[in-house]
Amino acid sequence: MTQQTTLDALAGVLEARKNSTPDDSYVASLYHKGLDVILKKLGEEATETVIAAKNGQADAIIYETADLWFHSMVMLAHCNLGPDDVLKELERRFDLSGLEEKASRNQS
Ligand SMILES: N=c1c2ncn([C@@H]3O[C@H](COP(=O)(O)OP(=O)(O)OP(=O)(O)O)[C@@H](O)[C@H]3O)c2ncn1[C@@H]1O[C@H](COP(=O)(O)O)[C@@H](O)[C@H]1O
Repeated sequence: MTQQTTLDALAGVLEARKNSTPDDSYVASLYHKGLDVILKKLGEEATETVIAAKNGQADAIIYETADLWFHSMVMLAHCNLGPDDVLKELERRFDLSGLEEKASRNQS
C-alpha cells in the first residue's frame, strides 16, 4: 500500500467509526467523549513525540509520531476534514515556494 493510500484507507475507517458504538471501538469512544478529550489526547501525543525526539531514539520517534498523526486524523475526522485537505494545503505551499524559487532565479 502506498503511504497516501494508507492515509486514505485509515480516513475511511475513521469516517465509518462515526456509526460504531464506543464499546466496540477506540475511535468511536473518542468521538463519544467529544472534541475536548480528542484535543487533550492530541496534546499528550505531541508531548510524547517531543520527548522521544529529545531522547533521540529513532524507534520511539517513529512510534510516537504515528500516534500523533493518528490522533490528528481523528481530530480532522471529528471536524469533518481529512488528510486530503491537509495534503492539498502542503501541495499549495510547495507549488508557491517552487514558483518563488523560479521567480528569484529569473531575476538574477
Ligand atoms: N492507528 C491506530 C492507533 N494508533 C494508536 N491507537 C490507540 O491510541 C492509544 C494511544 O494512547 P497512549 O499512547 O496514551 O497509550 P495508552 O496508555 O494505551 O492509551 P490511553 O489508556 O491513555 O488511552 C492506544 O489506545 C492505541 O491503541 C490507535 N487505535 C487505532 N488505530 C487505527 O484505527 C483503526 C480503528 O480503530 P478502532 O476504532 O479501535 O477499531 C484501527 O484499525 C487502526 O488502524
